[in-house]
Amino acid sequence: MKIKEVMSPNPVTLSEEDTLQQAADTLGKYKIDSLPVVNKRGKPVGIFSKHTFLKVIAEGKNINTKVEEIMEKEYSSVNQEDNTSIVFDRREDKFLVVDDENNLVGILTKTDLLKVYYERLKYITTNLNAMLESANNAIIAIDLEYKITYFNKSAEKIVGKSKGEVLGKDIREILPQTRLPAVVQSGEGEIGKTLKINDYTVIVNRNPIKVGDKIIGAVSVFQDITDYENVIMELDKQRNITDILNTVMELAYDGILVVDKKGYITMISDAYCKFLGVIKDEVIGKHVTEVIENTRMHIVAETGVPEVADLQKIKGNYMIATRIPIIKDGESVGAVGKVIFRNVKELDTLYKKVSKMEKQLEHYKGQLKMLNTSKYSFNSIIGKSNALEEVKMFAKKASLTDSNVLIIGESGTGKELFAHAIHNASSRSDFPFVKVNCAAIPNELLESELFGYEEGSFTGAKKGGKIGKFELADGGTIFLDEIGDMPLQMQAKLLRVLQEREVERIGAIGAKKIDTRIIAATNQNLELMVKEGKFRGDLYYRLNVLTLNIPPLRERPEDIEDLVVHMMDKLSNKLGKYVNKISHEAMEYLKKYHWPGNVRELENVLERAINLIERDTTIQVIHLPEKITGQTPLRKIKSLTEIIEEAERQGIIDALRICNNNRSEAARLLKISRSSLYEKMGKYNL
Ligand SMILES: Nc1ncnc2c1ncn2[C@@H]1O[C@H](COP(=O)(O)OP(=O)(O)OP(=O)(O)O)[C@@H](O)[C@H]1O
Repeated sequence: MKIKEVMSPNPVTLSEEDTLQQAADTLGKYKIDSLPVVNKRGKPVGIFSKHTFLKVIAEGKNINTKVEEIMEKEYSSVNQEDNTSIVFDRREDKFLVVDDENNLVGILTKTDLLKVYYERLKYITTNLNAMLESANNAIIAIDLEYKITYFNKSAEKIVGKSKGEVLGKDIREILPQTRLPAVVQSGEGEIGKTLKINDYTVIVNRNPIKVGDKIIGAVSVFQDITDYENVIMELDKQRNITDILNTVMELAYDGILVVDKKGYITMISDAYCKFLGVIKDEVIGKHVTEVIENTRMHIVAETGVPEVADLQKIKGNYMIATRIPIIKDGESVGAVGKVIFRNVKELDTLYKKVSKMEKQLEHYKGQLKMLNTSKYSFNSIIGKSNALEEVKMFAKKASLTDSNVLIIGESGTGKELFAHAIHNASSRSDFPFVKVNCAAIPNELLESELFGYEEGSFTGAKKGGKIGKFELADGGTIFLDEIGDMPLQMQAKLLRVLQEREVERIGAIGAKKIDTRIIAATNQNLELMVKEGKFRGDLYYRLNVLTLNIPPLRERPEDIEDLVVHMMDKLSNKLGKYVNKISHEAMEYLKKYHWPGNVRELENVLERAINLIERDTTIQVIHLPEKITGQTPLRKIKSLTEIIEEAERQGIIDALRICNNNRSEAARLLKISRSSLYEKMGKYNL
């Protein structure tokens, strides 16, 4: 600080020409003890004090005496440009301040100076305090007795105690782990130690507080690095993830590539580099189009639209490339690409396998559909007899309703044919037609066949359970053939389905609504069965809403001719043999026969006849069975080997039958060894 900054400028002065009277007046006026005396040029020449005045007056000096005669000529002066510190090295209290030309410019007293210093100190202390208080770092100071003398706001936060609680207390009580007392003792600072205080991690710097060489205490400054530590941990985690990602990239069997939004390569797997024949460090940062031919990675990164399993030609080979955009906050920020460039052959084999399986699946789906669709329409029902026409008419009407239908007729009359035709003409024709032969399914399996079961509902139940025929026919028609053979217990369950219109799989928790039309058929007299208690009356009445009685063939011989023509055509196709005529005589025999097996029997007779015909295209009487003509029929000529084998087969069957399937016994009867019997049984599928 310069003297001119703290001096009192423009001081009141006395001139050396002034009288004692004038000097006394000035001293009195300004109530000042002493005044500087200047010459005519304004340069200081001495000091005139009240004390000197009183002394000379007491000695009897004239009041008009000039000041210059009695002033003190010795005075202290300082230059206004000097530093104030020079004043403290001098004994005097008051100084005349001069400029470089020795003109008097001010007065400086030590009291003035102290006042200024005090003010300055106050200002600095206040500022310092404010600074220390607002510092992010915690600051704690102690004195020689380890008592806390300073404790700022951040210290309050980290230590968890208020200033009021800790000031004046021994620091060891507040922070037992502190090393500040050791610093006071040794006078040596400790820098950069990490400490855990409460939930904070801090770096501590400890320093002794010295005045000159004397230690008067110690201060420690804690820098809170909890956030940094968390950030570092986070960074560590990120680094770990990056390391893992890099390792995965290196291990990846296929080519993996990452580009930024503009299509510049940011990552690439070693395997891909090797395949492309490039060096990783050289391609990272390059635009993908410069490194990989036919690439679309930059487009995917730009548009954000993924491309899966695209074919890409690289180095003359087709690769399978998948490109996925990296989306962040809803925007594409780059793309990851994967190229399968090895084992494309393997993939090809796999592809062929899958497509073969797909074809098979399609085939079986078709088969399943065919199995569950109706094959015949009313046009397939041949015959113009009144009896048949009447039933057909009734059946057509029935097809327009959703009511249950019961078809009654002898075996082979065409009951199933009618069921198909009704379904086909109904509004359900686009849905399945499912046939269940109640006589052909063992009783214990019938329930699961009709209603299905849930997985695990019984030992041996298939994984995933099984759908029942009713569910399979949902929307369509279920044809319950041979309904008369349904066990009573099942009849009760069927009745419930008819009433509730819902089915419950075995082992299921709830029932499922179904919309299935029921057509049942039988060649038995259900009415009689009801009377005998073999068929439930309530079920019979439910099924018997619409009844179709198919007349036996013997009651409509006029249909035989049409049926024969139709069947010759059908069978010729089936057997691959062209037979399109029948002799008049043969036809007459057919018309006269009583056909206990109905149309099915007629079909069988014709099939047998066509099989017997060698060269001709006409069925003759000799081609018909004895039961129809009463004549010994023609037998098909077979090779001798065939005849011997047939005889051998029949012989084995007879022997096994006689011996109740006891193989050793049968072998003995046949006079062959047991092993030879087994061999022949294998040969003839016995
Ligand atoms: N009117 C007909 N026109 C053409 N083919 C017929 C006719 N009636 C029956 N058939 C044929 O006769 C055979 C037996 O018919 P279907 O199976 O429908 O008889 P069914 O009464 O259901 O016999 P079952 O009672 O033994 O089950 C089938 O091949 C069928 O195509």
